[in-house]
Amino acid sequence: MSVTLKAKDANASNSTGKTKFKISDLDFYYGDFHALKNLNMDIEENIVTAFIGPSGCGKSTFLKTLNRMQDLVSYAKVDGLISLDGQDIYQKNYDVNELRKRVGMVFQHPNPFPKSIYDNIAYGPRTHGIKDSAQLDQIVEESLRGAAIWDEVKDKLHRKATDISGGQQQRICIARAIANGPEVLLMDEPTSALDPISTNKIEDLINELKEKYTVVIVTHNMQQAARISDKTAFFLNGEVIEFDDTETIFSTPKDQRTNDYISGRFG
Ligand SMILES: Nc1ncnc2c1ncn2[C@@H]1O[C@H](COP(=O)(O)OP(=O)(O)OP(=O)(O)O)[C@@H](O)[C@H]1O
Repeated sequence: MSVTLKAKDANASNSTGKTKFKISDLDFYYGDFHALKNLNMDIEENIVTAFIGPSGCGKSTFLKTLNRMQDLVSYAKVDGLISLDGQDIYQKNYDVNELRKRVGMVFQHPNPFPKSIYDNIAYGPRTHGIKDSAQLDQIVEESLRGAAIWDEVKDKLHRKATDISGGQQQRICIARAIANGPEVLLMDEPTSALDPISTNKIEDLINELKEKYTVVIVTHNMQQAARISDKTAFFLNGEVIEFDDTETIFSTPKDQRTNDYISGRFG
């Protein structure tokens, strides 16, 4: 397979140059299985960072360490340091609910609650104590606008969120994440279950989202990584083999293994 990739225009980046997440000497274990090996990475604010690599190389595991989703896995163990705006997110007494509010997540398969579109978006703000209906109305509208789906659903806010198309459901899930006022959006293959038109819409949206949010995305689609990300990390067997500007990764990678992967020689 030969892949022609056009990396995005580097000037389109609105990087502040500030580090949002700093990852130092990170190891991650599922029981005895060493899933992430000595990862070091700075994830910059307000850009899109993509994780690519063959199946099972640790991309999702790493993504989930960034908002402590793995806390739910009893036999998982994390060593090393992950700091968000300079604060160790694994330190004792770190408020995990606050972390998940700041670091939202969108999954591979759209997973709206079996509730109305309105209630899906208002859910987070309500659980964080917002009760005023005018304020909730405003958050719902702003979040749906932020996820580029307001015009499509404004007349059916009380319809079940599961009764709309998959692409629309995924944008509802993005709006639901936005409603919590996050600083970072983690996206785990957010378009892999979607048709090309919906995928296009989500990609355009991601380009807009980075104006306000730091976006980290796992994708199997290398063209997608090249189109939408500013930086790309290539993972293999739990290690980061290469992490650089997306343009460099796809045009002049330094490691032969990265070159082999992006040119379709394995994975
Ligand atoms: N809950 C778990 N318990 C035990 N092992 C797991 C668990 N989740 C993932 N793994 C293993 O950890 C390794 C990394 O998995 P991970 O899902 O992070 O890879 P990935 O690169 O995201 O893969 P894919 O692209 O297929 O989603 C794999 O070998 C996987 O089988």
